[in-house]
Amino acid sequence: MGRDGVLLLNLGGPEKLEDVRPFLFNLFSDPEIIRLPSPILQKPLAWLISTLRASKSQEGYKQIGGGSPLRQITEDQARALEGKLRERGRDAKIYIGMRYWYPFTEEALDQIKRDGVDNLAILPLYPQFSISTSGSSFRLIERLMEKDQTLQKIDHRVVQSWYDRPGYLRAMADLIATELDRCEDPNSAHIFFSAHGVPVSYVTEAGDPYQQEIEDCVARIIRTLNRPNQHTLAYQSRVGPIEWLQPYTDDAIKELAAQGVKTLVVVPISFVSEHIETLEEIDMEYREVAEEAGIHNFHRVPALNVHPGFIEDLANLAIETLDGKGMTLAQTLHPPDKAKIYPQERWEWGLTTAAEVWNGRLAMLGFLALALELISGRGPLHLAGLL
Ligand SMILES: C=CC1=C(C)c2cc3[nH]c(cc4nc(cc5[nH]c(cc1n2)c(C)c5CCC(=O)O)C(CCC(=O)O)=C4C)c(C)c3C=C
Ligand SMILES: [Fe+2]
Ligand SMILES: [Fe+2]
Repeated sequence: MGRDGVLLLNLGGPEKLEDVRPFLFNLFSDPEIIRLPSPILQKPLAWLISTLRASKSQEGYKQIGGGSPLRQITEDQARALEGKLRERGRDAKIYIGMRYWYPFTEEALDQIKRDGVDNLAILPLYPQFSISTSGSSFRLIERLMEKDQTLQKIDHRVVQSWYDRPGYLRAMADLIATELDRCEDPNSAHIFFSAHGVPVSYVTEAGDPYQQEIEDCVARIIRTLNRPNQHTLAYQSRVGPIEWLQPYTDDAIKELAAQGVKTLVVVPISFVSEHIETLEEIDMEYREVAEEAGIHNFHRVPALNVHPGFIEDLANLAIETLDGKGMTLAQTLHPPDKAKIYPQERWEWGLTTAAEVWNGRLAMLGFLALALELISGRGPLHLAGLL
């Protein structure tokens, strides 16, 4: 008798301040985050950037109580989902596979093997697909499966993205409506969607569908919400000196303030849990930007976390996937007509776009300058107009 399993994929976050540096090391070791011409340079550069960025990053985690809430929230979501599936008569076990911190994806797959799961739904907790998030986790699972015959035998299906599901859109619209109704004049509040950014080169050169999915997602939420409010989409959390998707959230807030907007309702859009970028970046940093620019009514829509409508929708999605809807990892990662999403030999993604500027002459000195730029947001290359 076989067993159903659902593997929830997420990014993971440091639980204590001491975890921050090794967490960052794992993140920057990922070729889907920084892709280098030679894999030999990956770890030294990851070590350099994580060491240089650790104190800035720790400052952020200190502001939200000394660690990321991501593991706790993801565990709550897993429990809620397991309960909802049981209500439907589906006895599936839920596993959590984080990409850069505990519980790691490797641990989840080991447990899946030990439990004898033979039908697996792989479900990223990112509504929209990006090569840097769901894509990175899919590639890791593919590598782990290639090395393991037991894993290869498990029947599996993957959900690539799910931002267009009616239950998710309804839950987002409900949370926004509730926050709008807390404003003094709900109709004049400006709805501000703040998506997590990615470097422009992911979209223009590597063919990441992320930007298009984000734009489509915002349009669908606005249609579902069906209110007269104006809205804006901008991108937050830029890291490093290269160009990321624009407009940047801080610039867009200042621009709206200059146009006379007095009330903002900020909606985090790329992620379903509270994390450092909602609790610190939006609630503290962008609130301050808004205040300074003259926007004194700053509201933030909470993340979905264990919103019942959202969990219900996830349960439906899990059941459909367990019942055979969707593609296998290989079909997802290597579609014949979409080879552009995963160009095997290309390395221009992400921060290494800077390498193009140097015609590929990457040296350790260049890495150091890039790392310094990464922490400071400015530096010699910027001043020389090279970046
Ligand atoms: C440097 C490149 C990065 C890309 C590209 C990127 C994409 C991306 N990230 C998320 C969601 C999260 N990111 C988180 C932490 C985090 N991400 C980066 C860098 C990139 N992210 C760094 C350096 C960090 C560490 C925090 C910091 O120093 O700023 C997290 C975890 C948050 C937590 O609470 O611990 C999430 C979640 C998305 C959705 C995304 C692209 C679509
Ligand atoms: Fe990130
Ligand atoms: Fe980030």
